[in-house]
Amino acid sequence: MCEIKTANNINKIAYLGPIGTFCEEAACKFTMREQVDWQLLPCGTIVDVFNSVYRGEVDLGIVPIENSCEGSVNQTLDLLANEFDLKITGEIILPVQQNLISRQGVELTAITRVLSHPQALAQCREYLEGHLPGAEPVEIASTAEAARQVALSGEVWAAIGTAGAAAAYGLAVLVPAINDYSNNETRFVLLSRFDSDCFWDCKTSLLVYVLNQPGALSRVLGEFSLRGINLTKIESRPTRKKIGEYFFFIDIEGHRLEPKVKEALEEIRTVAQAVRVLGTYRSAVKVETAKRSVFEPTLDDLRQEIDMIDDQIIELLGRRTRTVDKVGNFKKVGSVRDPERESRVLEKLRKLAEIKGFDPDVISKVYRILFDHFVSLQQKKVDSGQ
Ligand SMILES: C=C(O[C@@H]1C=C(C(=O)O)C=C[C@H]1O)C(=O)O
Repeated sequence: MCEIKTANNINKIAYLGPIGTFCEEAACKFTMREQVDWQLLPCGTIVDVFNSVYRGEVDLGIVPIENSCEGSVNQTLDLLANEFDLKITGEIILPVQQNLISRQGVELTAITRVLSHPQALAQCREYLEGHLPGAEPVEIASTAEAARQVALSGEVWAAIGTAGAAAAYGLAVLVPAINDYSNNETRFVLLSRFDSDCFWDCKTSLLVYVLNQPGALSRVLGEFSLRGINLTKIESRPTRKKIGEYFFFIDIEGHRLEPKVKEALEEIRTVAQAVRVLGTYRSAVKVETAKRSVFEPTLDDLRQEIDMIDDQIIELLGRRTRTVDKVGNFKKVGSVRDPERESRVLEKLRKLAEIKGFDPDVISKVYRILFDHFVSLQQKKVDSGQ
């Protein structure tokens, strides 16, 4: 299925540690489904994970990228966009249960501080306000590091984290599942220096930089919708260059080399300032094209695509009708037809047709019919004096 290229066959995976983080759970979930043995290496920070992959000290890194309740992990997005030219080669979605952990027997009312990763604190905000209003929330680099610090301190502190972290640092779970929303899930991504060889159930992550101009983002998105390519995520981050300028992280279903995706990317490159393919990898959630090679569409697939294109043509003709009708408001009796405008439009469309792979002579025939139709609509409007 998805082969992940490794350097010198040493299978090392760096994760956001220390021992007992959700990231470690995600790494275990990944290594369990692989045929080979992996050595798990905890790192102190997300940047350290990126660095060890980039330097080739490990084959893969695993970092959190988004949570179903709290949204994106901005640091991961910013490192991908600005600092490291790395590939995403896989994803893991993990149900996340946050637990209140401390020394056995500690009374909730006595707790003065609650330590955890900012995402974990945010996921339990309502619980903390309702049950531990007097305790000060303190942000720590990871949930497991928070548990470690609680264990080391002599204070009546608690941490929020995994049951594994509680066990690893000699603490107890005082209250299980304190996350405000029960369907709390975190998505982790695998980082590598190489692309994955995934051809089934694929999704592709992109980084698109468009200037702050009217319609720029809409043209980018339009290229996907035109081809029936489903977006599974879109998220923006500031470029750090100028207010109002953003990078867009866009995840789509499909392979980067699949003809319709390739074509969409080629078009987008003509509108966007920059486009980077962060990676094509196996989706953790079943994709519609499940188990079928995206490179061999069936007759049904192709006919579905034609149906969609026809729908879009009709949609656009409807819009053209409404716009021509508005132009009719500027027309006076006797001067509806504008042959000069028609020949300019036609000249432009013939050139465009050539570029887009359509016969310009057919365009001339079709547009002669359309112009006659639209002029007669305007004529009726002008004659009726509406
Ligand atoms: C819409 C207009 O009116 C008429 C219809 C045209 C069209 O369908 O594109 C073009 C020129 C006119 O003959 C216009 O003047 O722009």
